[in-house]
Amino acid sequence: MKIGIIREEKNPPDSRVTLSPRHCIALIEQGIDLVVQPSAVRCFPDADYLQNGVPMAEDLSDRDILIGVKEVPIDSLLADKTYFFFSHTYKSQVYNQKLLRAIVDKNIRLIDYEVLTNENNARVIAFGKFAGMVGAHNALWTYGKRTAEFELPRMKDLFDYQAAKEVYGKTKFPNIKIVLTGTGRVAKGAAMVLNDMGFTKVRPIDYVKNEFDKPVYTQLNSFFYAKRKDGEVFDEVLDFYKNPQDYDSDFDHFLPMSDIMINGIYWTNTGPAFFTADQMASPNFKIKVIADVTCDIAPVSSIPSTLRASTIAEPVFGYDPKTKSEVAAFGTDTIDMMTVDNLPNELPRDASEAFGDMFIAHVLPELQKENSEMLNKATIAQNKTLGPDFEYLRDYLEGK
Ligand SMILES: NC(=O)c1ccc[n+]([C@@H]2O[C@H](COP(=O)([O-])OP(=O)(O)OC[C@H]3O[C@@H](n4cnc5c(N)ncnc54)[C@H](O)[C@@H]3O)[C@@H](O)[C@H]2O)c1
Repeated sequence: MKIGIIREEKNPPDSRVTLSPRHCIALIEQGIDLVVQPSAVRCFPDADYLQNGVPMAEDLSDRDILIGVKEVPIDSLLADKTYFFFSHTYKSQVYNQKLLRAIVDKNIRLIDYEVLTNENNARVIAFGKFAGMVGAHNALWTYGKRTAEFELPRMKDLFDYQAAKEVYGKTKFPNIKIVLTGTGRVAKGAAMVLNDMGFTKVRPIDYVKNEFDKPVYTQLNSFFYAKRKDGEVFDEVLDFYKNPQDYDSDFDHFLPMSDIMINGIYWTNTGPAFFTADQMASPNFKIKVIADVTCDIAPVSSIPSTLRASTIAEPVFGYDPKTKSEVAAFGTDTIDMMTVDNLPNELPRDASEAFGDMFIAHVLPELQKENSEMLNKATIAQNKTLGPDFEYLRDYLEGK
């Protein structure tokens, strides 16, 4: 097995990598044949690999397995190889149809991290925690810039999360109230950052009823933001996940006292939005900053003002609830929207270290097997056709 770590070539550039120098050293010590392609944008400079004896090569044509993070440009795809990356094809994403076509035509085996799951159907490689961490940081960065009550550096400009924690220790956050939605990876990452910032977590009921003389947040699971349309008691979360169309939003309790909302749920297209655009224009709506990590784009979205995804370079846009349209960021009567859709890339060192740990723990042992059920289930393309579990992409592949 000859492994190649490829350079990220997608634009805007992603500085994450699947295996850090630390991981490469460990694998080479185990006798694994591994080569890294040089990169000018990777968060670990080439020198960090070379100084540790990790071989680098521009030409990876002698490798069997090529490992990257984001989509590989079609012209860079090497025929007859096995590739691992986030291809963003399994939901028939229009913008990557040609990429999947090229993968099939070039006889590539494509294994996509997003569909790599264990026997309990849980994903084995995911970046949600880092998206939540950066999402929470950016929410506070936005609030600080808007109010000038405190200042934070951008996460992307800090060396790593440890450096961010040092900044939090020196920052005095005002007595604001934050509502965080979700209980999964994103929400856990966001909660961790809020805790490190010194926010106190309070129960939803206390958050709604009480005033606090310190910064607080509350974290909502679906029971707190949704209710059954038929008026029956909502007591079965799996029913909500399966039949979201039978539920309405129950989020309005949190509108009059929240300064910031951080959205970290997974949202299905038929689920209720938290609030309507009309509600956002009402005097009852006090939220000033929305960090929508979930980031589904309106009108098919859980937040009606997520008009578009923003970028790491320009992370915030303003939303005027009166005109329901985009305006300049950091205004006084408008709402600031932080809708970056590649948040983990602002924390590339930490995200890459975690990525490599997950890859080595869960994927490498599968690669060493003769025939891996996990890898077979995540194979989107192979032998010039679709993988058995991805036949549903046939029309998409054929461009129909
Ligand atoms: N903006 C970014 O850069 C970025 C990066 C990573 C993930 N995301 C997005 O964040 C969202 C959450 O990701 P995650 O990794 O935390 O997911 P997760 O599966 O770990 O957690 C999702 C949570 O959403 C809630 N939920 C509500 N309805 C649900 C349903 N029908 N099915 C499952 N969960 C439901 C639950 O609280 C659950 O714990 C996803 O939409 C993901 O695409 C965004």
